[in-house]
Amino acid sequence: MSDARSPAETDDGTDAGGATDRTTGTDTLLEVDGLTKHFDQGSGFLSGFFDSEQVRAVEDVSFEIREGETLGLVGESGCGKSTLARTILRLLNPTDGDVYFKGSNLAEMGGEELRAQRQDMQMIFQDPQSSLDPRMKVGTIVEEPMKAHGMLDDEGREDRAHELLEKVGLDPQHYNRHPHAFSGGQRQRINLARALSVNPDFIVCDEPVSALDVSIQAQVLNTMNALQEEFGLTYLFIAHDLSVIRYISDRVAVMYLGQLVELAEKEELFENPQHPYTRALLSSIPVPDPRAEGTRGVLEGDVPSPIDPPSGCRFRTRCPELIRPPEYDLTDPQWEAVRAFMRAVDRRTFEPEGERALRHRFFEDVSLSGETATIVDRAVENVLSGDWTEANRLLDENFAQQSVCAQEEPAYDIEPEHGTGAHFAACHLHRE
Ligand SMILES: Nc1ncnc2c1ncn2[C@@H]1O[C@H](COP(=O)(O)OP(=O)(O)OP(=O)(O)O)[C@@H](O)[C@H]1O
Repeated sequence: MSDARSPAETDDGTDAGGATDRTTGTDTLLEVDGLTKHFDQGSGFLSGFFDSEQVRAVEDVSFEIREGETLGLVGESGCGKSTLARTILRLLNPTDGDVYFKGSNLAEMGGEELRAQRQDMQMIFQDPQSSLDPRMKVGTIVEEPMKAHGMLDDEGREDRAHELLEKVGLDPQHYNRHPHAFSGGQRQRINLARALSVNPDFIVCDEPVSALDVSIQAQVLNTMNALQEEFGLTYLFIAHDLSVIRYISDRVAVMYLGQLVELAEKEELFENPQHPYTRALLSSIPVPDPRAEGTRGVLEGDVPSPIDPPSGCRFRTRCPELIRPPEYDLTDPQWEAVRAFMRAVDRRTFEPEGERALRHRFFEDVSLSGETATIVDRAVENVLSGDWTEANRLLDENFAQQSVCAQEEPAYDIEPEHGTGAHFAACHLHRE
């Protein structure tokens, strides 16, 4: 979905009002504190004899969700959004950290207590097809969670299922149909009715509209907004599509390689992004104004492995704004040139066609001296002799590793330009 065709505009005329218009409570419903989830990844038959590798899918994540708000969670595929959501709900056991829901620590709850608490916390998933049992009738699907939590008698559950089908925009007469008779959007509405059946306060929505057509997305999002208002729901809404996030969220959290890199109120995040990763993500939305082109960073390179994430700021290996190491006395243009060379060597994005061409390509406008020149000269020699690995190691060790970005984990509170809410950015550009 492009920004130009936001859900508000593509809807069939029944705009339920964007999240901005909603009055949001200020009480905390959920508090996530230092939440961490690592997965063991066995490496072959010897894994039983050695410590297996750990996939560090979620690392030290902290934030709050207020009653009645929608917190959007965005980030590239594989950055840990689903793992974070499942760990919050204790569908996965956390490796470390706490999750307070209405003041009680879910991370410490066991068996029956957790099961009872789950009634208040529901989840809907991306693929409405696979999350609905094709053999069950819609009515039974909606009634199932009520049954599991011992809510109402048979008649009461049936009445409630009819009522909820209507609330989510389906025909209550469809109570006896099977899921295959419904479209993708309708199936997601069945999921909504099922989640709502146990009267939850909190719903985690994991990419709930990603599999739907744009026009259908808009309608489902509008229904979700209307249901939120009617039932006083709080949403954690996961999506990789920024225009969906922009439409539905009150505040937005941006995740990269298992960590939160930025969190702010929606307008502040979209109008005043302070993390280079957020800026790069935003630049991937088509911009109607061509003058805006080139003013934001472009996302280059692959996401590193969560088995061995970069030290300090995890985004630093792709960051166009890596901070210069203090021990080198470099001007902005000099550091810019060295940084561009480092990134190109790391990604092997050029053909080494001789020293002259290489220097012309990266260092035409700057002359280097002292230790910087010595290191760069050695790296150039290595590239020309085909030893990219050694060139990369030299540059990484002497420049990247010496940057504050590699040495300290960033976490800064910033004065917002829009609104009064807190603005968190995990980027050392904001250090004093
Ligand atoms: N059970 C598991 N065992 C090992 N690694 C896992 C497991 N589940 C997830 N991971 C890894 O954890 C990381 C985070 O995955 P996760 O599915 O949470 O990301 P995501 O942001 O939700 O991605 P997507 O949008 O593609 O669903 C990935 O590297 C993934 O491969």
